[in-house]
Amino acid sequence: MLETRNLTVRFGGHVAVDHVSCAFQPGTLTAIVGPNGAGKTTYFNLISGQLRATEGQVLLGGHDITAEPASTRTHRGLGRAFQLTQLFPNLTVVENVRLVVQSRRHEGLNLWSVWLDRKETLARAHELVKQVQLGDKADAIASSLPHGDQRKLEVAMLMALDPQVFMFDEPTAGMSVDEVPVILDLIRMLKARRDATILLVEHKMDVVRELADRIIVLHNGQLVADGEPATVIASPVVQQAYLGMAAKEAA
Ligand SMILES: Nc1ncnc2c1ncn2[C@@H]1O[C@H](COP(=O)(O)OP(=O)(O)OP(=O)(O)O)[C@@H](O)[C@H]1O
Repeated sequence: MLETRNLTVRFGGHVAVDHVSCAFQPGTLTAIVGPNGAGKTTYFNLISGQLRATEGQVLLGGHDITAEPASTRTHRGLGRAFQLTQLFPNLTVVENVRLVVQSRRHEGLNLWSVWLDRKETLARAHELVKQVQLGDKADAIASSLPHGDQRKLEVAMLMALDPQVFMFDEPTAGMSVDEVPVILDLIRMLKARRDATILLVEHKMDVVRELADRIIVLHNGQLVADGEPATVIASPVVQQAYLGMAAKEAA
């Protein structure tokens, strides 16, 4: 289980995340919503270790990971979708995924096992590339992919990490309407397949409504609502803080 306790970060006098206490259960997809500047990405950064908390704790499986760097957290099973900047732009799609599979397996120094492992990791990488529907682009150079395909590649790399916790920060941002369903299908597949904890920051309320088991709402860095989607969406605090505006946009 992933948990934050009184998690807080201040930038000068500004409290971007303000004493957020929340536990995320395996087998649950939690959507994190809130207006622009509410602190959603900052909360993600504190959980994944890109940012250090001013106060409070992050716990994963009972371990206090607050002081650990992002790489250690990843090793413990906290997987955040890769950002475009983390791709190797000059490598092919399948090579990018293979590198993640390989890093996850901690290759030994025995050359024979390394060779065998290379074959296996390559096969696994191809499997993942097919799952995200990039099979026909496996040998394309990552930087040459259109934006939507790069996002699919990010998801394949996240799946290659095989984490306990999947963190998606606006996975459909910048995607064309016909590309969105592919990413949603992948997230649905992750939900159905195993006991994963999934955290999703998403502005599109139709996506949130469809995928989320639970919604938490951040506003001015504070957790202002938490519960089942229908209840949270209907709550006055949410309507006022955010969703009224989003609903108008969606209409
Ligand atoms: N490194 C930083 N230094 C100073 N202020 C920051 C820093 N990172 C975030 N902030 C501020 O913290 C607040 C929360 O920002 P954050 O990006 O987390 O919001 P968000 O809810 O993800 O917004 P959006 O939906 O627009 O992405 C904002 O006021 C932002 O300007």
